[in-house]
Amino acid sequence: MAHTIRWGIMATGWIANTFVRDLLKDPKARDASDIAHQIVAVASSSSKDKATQFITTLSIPDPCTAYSTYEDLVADPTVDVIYVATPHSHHFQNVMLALNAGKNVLCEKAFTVNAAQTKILCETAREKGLFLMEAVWTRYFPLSVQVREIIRSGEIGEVLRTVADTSFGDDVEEKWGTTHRMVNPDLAGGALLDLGIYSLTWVFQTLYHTLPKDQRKPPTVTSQMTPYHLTGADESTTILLTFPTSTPTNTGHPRASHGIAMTNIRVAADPDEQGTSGPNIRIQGTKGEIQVFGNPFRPTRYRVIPVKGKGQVREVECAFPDGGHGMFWEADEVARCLRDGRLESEGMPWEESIVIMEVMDEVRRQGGLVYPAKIESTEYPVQL
Ligand SMILES: NC(=O)C1=CN([C@@H]2O[C@H](COP(=O)(O)OP(=O)(O)OC[C@H]3O[C@@H](n4cnc5c(N)ncnc54)[C@H](OP(=O)(O)O)[C@@H]3O)[C@@H](O)[C@H]2O)C=CC1
Ligand SMILES: O=C1OC[C@@H](O)[C@H](O)[C@H]1O
Repeated sequence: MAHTIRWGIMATGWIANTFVRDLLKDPKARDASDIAHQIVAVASSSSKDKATQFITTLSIPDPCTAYSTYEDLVADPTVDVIYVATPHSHHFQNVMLALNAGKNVLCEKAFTVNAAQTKILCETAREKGLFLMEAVWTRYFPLSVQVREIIRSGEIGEVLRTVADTSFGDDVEEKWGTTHRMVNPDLAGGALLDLGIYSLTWVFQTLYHTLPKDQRKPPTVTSQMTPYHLTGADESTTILLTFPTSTPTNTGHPRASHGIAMTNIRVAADPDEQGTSGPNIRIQGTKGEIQVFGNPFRPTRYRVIPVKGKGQVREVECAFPDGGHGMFWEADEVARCLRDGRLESEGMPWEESIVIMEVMDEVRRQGGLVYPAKIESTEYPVQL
């Protein structure tokens, strides 16, 4: 018997639309017959009409209630879990609203504007016994799970370097202007929080998450940021992360692994989107390398290359069942966590979300990117 969870959708923008399309796909198409999803409520802070329109356009089955406020949504007793799909600037306030109403939460990336806010959210969820997860969907792709398994199996040896690039070659002025959330500091915009987080996801998945818990140590960080001349949010950020490893060396110096996380919205990592320029992610170990192709947030295939003479190169494609975008895998994880009474997901633990937010805080400090005090605030409630 499938365990069904009932979703409430907070906001009706681009990603809410994509997420709901995936929720509506039949889980059996992806061999998930143990869980099921129902969308029972949608709220738009713009108007009830916008929420109704969203329900109609996406053909969400009855019963599904449209609300004109997020407060009404979180008060709905039929909702098990809220999906927060607002801009980064609003996540802290929106998640606090939901947790205080006793709701479980899946919140879009970047989790919050800063690490202090993330810590408060995790502490609040723990105190209230509620489930909370940062929606880093890529971690739940079968491709990501397989790559982590390959690393843990030792097939590519000790992983000492990961290079990841999440970069779009946009005409920034033309495409994003000054007010879009991508570049607007009032909405915690900029390449780092929006896209750089995926490069960091690959660095952390491969150099941190794959280690036993007691060996996971936060990295030191050196970075450079280029501000977008029209708003001051970053259009380009490059980060060098140095993770201590437990491997002894004969020089007496501790060996370190390095992550290089890049993001840029003016030059593209993969200009023709065919992988002609090579993989966007390279995971380099002492016995071989894994190369990952496609956007780092939605990878499409990987290649394992053993060191010379030590085996065959193999290539694996990632299928997207039922024409889905790939967000259903993280939704399935939420359903299983709720079914099993877990407050956090093993794939994206609170502790790791906090460490990644701390890295982004440090990168912003080094780059001089300061957001308005109102959205950096750890006070709740604050009217944004
Ligand atoms: N996982 C992924 O692949 C992706 C994740 N994202 C993440 O999802 C979140 C939302 O992004 P996206 O959907 O692209 O953004 P959109 O601008 O398309 O939608 C955001 C929605 O948030 C609501 N909202 C509430 N307050 C504000 C405000 N002050 N300004 C603007 N919108 C507001 C609005 O919905 P309403 O009027 O209905 O209340 C709006 O439609 C971000 O955290 C982003 O990083 C985005 C794209 C892809
Ligand atoms: O999370 C994301 O992934 C896809 C991108 O297009 C989008 O800007 C970003 O928010």
